[in-house]
Amino acid sequence: MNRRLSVNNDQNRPQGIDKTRQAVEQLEAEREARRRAMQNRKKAREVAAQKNLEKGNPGDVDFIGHVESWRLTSPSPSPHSLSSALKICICVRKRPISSKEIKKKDHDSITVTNPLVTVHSAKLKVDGITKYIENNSFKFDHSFSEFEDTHELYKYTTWPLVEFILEGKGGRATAFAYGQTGSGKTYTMSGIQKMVATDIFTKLGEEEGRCKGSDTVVTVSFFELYGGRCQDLLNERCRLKILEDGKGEVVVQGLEEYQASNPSDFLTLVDAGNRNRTTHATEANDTSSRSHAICQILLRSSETGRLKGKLSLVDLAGSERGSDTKSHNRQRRTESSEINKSLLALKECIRALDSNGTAGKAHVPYRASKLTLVLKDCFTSALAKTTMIATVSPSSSSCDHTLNTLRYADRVKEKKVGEISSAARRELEIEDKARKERSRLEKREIRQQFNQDVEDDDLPPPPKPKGRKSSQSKVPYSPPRPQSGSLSRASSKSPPRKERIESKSSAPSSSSDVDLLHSSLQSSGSLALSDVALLHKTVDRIFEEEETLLNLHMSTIQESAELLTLEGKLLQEVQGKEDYSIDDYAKKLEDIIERKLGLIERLSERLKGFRGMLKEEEILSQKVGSMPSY
Ligand SMILES: Nc1ncnc2c1ncn2[C@@H]1O[C@H](COP(=O)(O)OP(=O)(O)OP(=O)(O)O)[C@@H](O)[C@H]1O
Repeated sequence: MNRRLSVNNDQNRPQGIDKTRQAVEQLEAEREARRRAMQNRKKAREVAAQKNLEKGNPGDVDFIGHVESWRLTSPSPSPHSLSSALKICICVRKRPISSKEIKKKDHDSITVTNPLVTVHSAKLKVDGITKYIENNSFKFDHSFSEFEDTHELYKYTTWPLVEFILEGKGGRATAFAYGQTGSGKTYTMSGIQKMVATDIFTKLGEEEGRCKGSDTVVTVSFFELYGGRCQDLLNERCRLKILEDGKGEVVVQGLEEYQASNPSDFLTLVDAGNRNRTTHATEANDTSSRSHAICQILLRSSETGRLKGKLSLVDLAGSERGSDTKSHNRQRRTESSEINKSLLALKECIRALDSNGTAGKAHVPYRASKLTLVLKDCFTSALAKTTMIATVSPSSSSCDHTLNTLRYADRVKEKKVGEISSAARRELEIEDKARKERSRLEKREIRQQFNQDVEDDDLPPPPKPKGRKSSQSKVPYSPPRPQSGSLSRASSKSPPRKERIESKSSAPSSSSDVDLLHSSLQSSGSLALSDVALLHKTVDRIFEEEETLLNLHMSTIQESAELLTLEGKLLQEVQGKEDYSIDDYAKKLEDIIERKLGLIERLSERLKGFRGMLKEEEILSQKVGSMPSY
């Protein structure tokens, strides 16, 4: 039996060896093929990287490859068409990639195929090695690529607004530039300002030719909202007050209007205003604008001063996410909080404007921020048109910001043309649900904000209308008073250089309030949107209180100086006389010391309260920090 078995084994062995050898050879061949394929891929990557480098694009070759393959199958852009009938026009502009971004090996991750904009976010699979891109597409009224110049953008987005105000029916037109810091808002707005200058005067010139003299006067005002302050950019950054008159008209008290008789006058004014803006260097931009700049072009009847049309060009402050502000100092944080609050309010006001006329009159929460308050007539006028230009950076490292910008712009319009996710429909549904929830929470926050603003509004009771009051719209136009050159002021009313602002806010919170707040935040543990509203409110109070504290400090110094003089005189009197009343001297000195102590006490109380508010802001911003605020 054993023998037979061994004979059988002997017969089988050569066959088994062959099979194994064949299998080994097969494996080796496959491995070799894989090795060759890998080498080919490596070579191809090197060639692609070299080509990218020659094109000035040193970014990640795999991601760039994915984006390029996606672009091969993307639809071609549709030609732009003039849409003068649009009440609200939302568009996106992509700027070219900058040399700074190229140096950082960023790659272009945005594709614009009008009217679509697609963001290609670079991702890694769970294995941590395999690279892929996630594509999110959005549709707008227009989208402009890096190859389209400002003229092209102007023609389809702002020219309809210029035409609208030139009709002379009192139309209010507004163009906003919105976007992440460094994405091209100021670049776009300054280009638009130049084109507006030329077109308005050309059109008025034509009218003049036709009608033998145009009765329209062009005036310009330019102001900024920075933090809680409103400042005239054409009048030495003079502080301005925003007031609401008896008729519910919002007036920027003290704002100067200057007449421009030709494009050159106009641009001189606008350039001066742009130079006076508040800027700071940020990661993304060496001269980041931290204020909302509002350049208003008013067409008035030269005879009656009636407002025939108003165009507001608004260069919004750079938007940043809450998380970016974490590492910032308090000033940057409070700036960002104010910016977020106003952008949130702006979105709601434009949405309300959009829904007016379609679903009845919607409530316009224009009092939720100073930005929306000063632009009230743009949201509430029956004759209003708005354009929003969302600017985006193409760099891959800005993808999250870009998505935020596009989502904001998408939500601004009530009847969205919409975001079309290329991912599964399920994702779309989830996104839609989240959007509705966000919108619900935002509306709630706006309501809360609005209610609080109404409760402790700092506006004085509406004044009784009596004759001329301010340089804004209801003022009859007064003939221009010649100034230097051909520019002249349209308003002769000069605001006081330094206005003492009386804060009507509640007394500054004590440190026990802060401790209470601290413990309640700690105990609640959860992040509520009301924290965001509370933070915004605290920041508002800080702005107001800062002003009051500075004024108080100033008056304390003045009063102390007066007391010092009084003290000196008292000493002189005493030293100069041989026969003096020591009782009288002691009484007078006591009186001086008491007044000094009173001054110090008053200042130190105010300071204590102010520091309490700062602490409050710090606690709240830590709590809110990681949450996107709008
Ligand atoms: N379409 C464009 N074409 C060429 N360069 C552009 C374009 N848009 C922006 N830039 C350049 O990008 C840089 C940043 O632009 P800009 O200052 O306009 O950004 P911003 O959005 O206004 O930033 P911030 O909010 O910080 O003020 C500038 O150097 C500008 O010249």
